[in-house]
Amino acid sequence: MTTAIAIDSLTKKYGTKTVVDNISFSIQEGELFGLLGVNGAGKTTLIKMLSCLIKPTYGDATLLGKSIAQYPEQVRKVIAVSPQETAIAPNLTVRENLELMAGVQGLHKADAKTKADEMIAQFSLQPYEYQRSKTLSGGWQRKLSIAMALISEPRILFLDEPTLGLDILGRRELWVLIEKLKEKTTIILTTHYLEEAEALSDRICIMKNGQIKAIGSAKELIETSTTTSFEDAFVYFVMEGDVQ
Ligand SMILES: Nc1ncnc2c1ncn2[C@@H]1O[C@H](COP(=O)(O)OP(=O)(O)OP(=O)(O)O)[C@@H](O)[C@H]1O
Repeated sequence: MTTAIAIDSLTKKYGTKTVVDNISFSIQEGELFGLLGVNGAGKTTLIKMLSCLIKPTYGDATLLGKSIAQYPEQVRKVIAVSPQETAIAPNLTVRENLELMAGVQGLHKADAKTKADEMIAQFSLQPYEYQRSKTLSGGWQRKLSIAMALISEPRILFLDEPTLGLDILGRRELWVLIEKLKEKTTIILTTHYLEEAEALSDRICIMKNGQIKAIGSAKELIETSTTTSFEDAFVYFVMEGDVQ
């Protein structure tokens, strides 16, 4: 297996506060890696460093062999981020949003149209193709947002809370879609829905106060914590060391 992401002593400080604290681990190509933690654990800060939005204070990470500290431009070429807040233009139609994004990626008009056709088919967006994006339901907006992130054919995709606020049916639909992206794309998924991390992730990292509390498959984390459910395992790891 090839390493997609190798993180080495990555640290972020804001003033005297250490928000990501000397983290090291690797993610394999084709892996779906879940990042969990309570609010303020440092997940978003870690994702922002890996996607070259902010610089580390210390340490480094290589994405497909490229250092985020030395070659952020090259790293940006192989990744895409589907942020919590959707990146869609509300007054444009679904097709216009896709074609606009393809244009931003440097595709000419005809290629942009072909790419939009491809994404519309892949994400079953045909019924909404000519509908203004702001009139779509939350679930369809999320799908469009992920489709837009995939236009650049990233080898690494960061999905930040992809199903936030969706009902269970909308969430399940997105799970099926995310499952299909696995293998071809390495995915780093942050979520607060434990059942989502458990259902989708090959491995899960639980963070707290900027540090890693546990890494492993959901099954391994349940076994290590000698609990019987993933929720109990999560609680065990985030409470570990706290005075009860
Ligand atoms: N620009 C900043 N300046 C100062 N502190 C910051 C900054 N950005 C984040 N922090 C702090 O870093 C800590 C980690 O924040 P981060 O957003 O990475 O956590 P998170 O795990 O993503 O939380 P959530 O689940 O709530 O999104 C928090 O205490 C936050 O207040």
